[in-house]
Amino acid sequence: MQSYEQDDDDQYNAGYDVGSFPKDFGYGPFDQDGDGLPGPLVGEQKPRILLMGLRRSGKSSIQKVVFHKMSPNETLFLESTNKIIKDDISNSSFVQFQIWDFPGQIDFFDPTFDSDMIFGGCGALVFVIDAQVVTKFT
Ligand SMILES: Nc1nc2c(ncn2[C@@H]2O[C@H](COP(=O)(O)OP(=O)(O)OP(=O)(O)O)[C@@H](O)[C@H]2O)c(=O)[nH]1
Repeated sequence: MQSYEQDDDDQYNAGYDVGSFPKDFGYGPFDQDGDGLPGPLVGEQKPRILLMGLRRSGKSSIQKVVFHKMSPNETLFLESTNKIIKDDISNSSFVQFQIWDFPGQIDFFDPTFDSDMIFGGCGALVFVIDAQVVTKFT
């Protein structure tokens, strides 16, 4: 069985600035990339749930398993998120919201971090912690 404790730093793209928050992380206005599906809430802001946490803490895994029926074993092969992934959940006309899956290495104190944009329309924030990696929080 593959170990979850390996150092994943080498999986990031060369030239990637850890701690920076460039605009191409993708935190522009709603549905700027047309990822929203047509529905009753078109033209309105859908409730937004933010998935945040340290690198490799399991944010994308949670999203894939809970909302896309991915097998937990398959999450072993998920690559690190390097920009905000916006996912429209439209299970019915009544259950519609967006999940924003953040890269784990965001520097919230970076001057380019647009907190108004990120948190302004936030309905809930889920901060994911890998309970097996306690040393990162000490
Ligand atoms: N031990 C353990 N490993 C998990 C769990 N959930 C996910 N993983 C593994 O942890 C690794 C990282 O998972 P991701 O979901 O990509 O983590 P992430 O927080 O989205 O990572 P970044 O995109 O780098 O911020 C994957 O290999 C997963 O298989 C869990 O509950 N326990």
